[in-house]
Amino acid sequence: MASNDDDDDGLQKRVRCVLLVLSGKGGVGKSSVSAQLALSFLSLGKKVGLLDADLCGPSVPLMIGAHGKNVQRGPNGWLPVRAGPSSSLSLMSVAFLLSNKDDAIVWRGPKKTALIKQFLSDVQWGDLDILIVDTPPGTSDEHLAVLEGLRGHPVCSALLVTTPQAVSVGDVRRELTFCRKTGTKVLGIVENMSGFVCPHCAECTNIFSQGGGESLAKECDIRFLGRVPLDPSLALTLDKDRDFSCAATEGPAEAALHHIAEILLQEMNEDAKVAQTS
Ligand SMILES: Nc1ncnc2c1ncn2[C@@H]1O[C@H](COP(=O)(O)OP(=O)(O)OP(=O)(O)O)[C@@H](O)[C@H]1O
Ligand code: SF4
Repeated sequence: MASNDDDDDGLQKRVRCVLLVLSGKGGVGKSSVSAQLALSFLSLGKKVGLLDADLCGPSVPLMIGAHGKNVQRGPNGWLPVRAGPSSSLSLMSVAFLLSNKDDAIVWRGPKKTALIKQFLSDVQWGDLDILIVDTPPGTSDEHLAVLEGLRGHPVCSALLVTTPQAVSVGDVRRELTFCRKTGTKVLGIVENMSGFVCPHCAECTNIFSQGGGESLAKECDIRFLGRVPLDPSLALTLDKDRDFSCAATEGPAEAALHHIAEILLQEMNEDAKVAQTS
């Protein structure tokens, strides 16, 4: 495999901050949060990359309107697929390597590990302010491969996503232990699908218990970044191949995630400044 002309430390030098998106359980909206945060960072004027490291369930391309695209090879490695508004997002996913997009990935750990490392070493990410990595649920070989591929990156932090009903101290503690053992800073926890926003009157009804994410954050001594409501307009937008050519109104879930993106950006900027001076 051709190596990247950015040298082995290309990512360390050319990507200012890395944000890992983690969750203890599947289906809590980790990919949705990753995709929406990427779009919010872009709208805040940042250069953004998004790596879909969920090899067995690559859902990000559909959410970003890049379903069916194939990756191109440049002289020095893979070129990320350009997606999102004005093709401003650099995106990489195993889905872009499959000839049949419905193929199932049934690979053992070493093959998955090798591909993840390749995504970090052989993709020409270029200069980025933020690389978001959407990881599979739990803590697996893929997570270790991501961290090995990013080893020594000065600003690599994580965000935990949970839902009110999936809130389990055990799950989140496992994620936190993983982050602590690997020296990954945790920026905070997001409670997704927190209350249902009525599409008729915009009233928010708490279907499940509320506040679990916040009390969990307190208990685990991490920052609570906010609640994102269960918003049918977001689900409709994410679950079809998204079209950025028509103007869309921002729903309540998108607005909540945009606010979270602003907080994260501030945190990562501060960490990047500290890393520069140390
Ligand atoms: N705030 C929300 N409001 C409405 N629908 C949402 C919201 N967040 C996520 N969804 C929907 O929930 C479903 C699961 O979301 P998503 O694929 O992001 O979860 P995930 O945690 O990445 O799952 P997995 O880890 O199993 O791949 C999707 O259909 C998505 O559109
Ligand atoms: S919240 Fe109000 S408008 Fe919405 S479905 Fe319920 S009763 Fe109807």
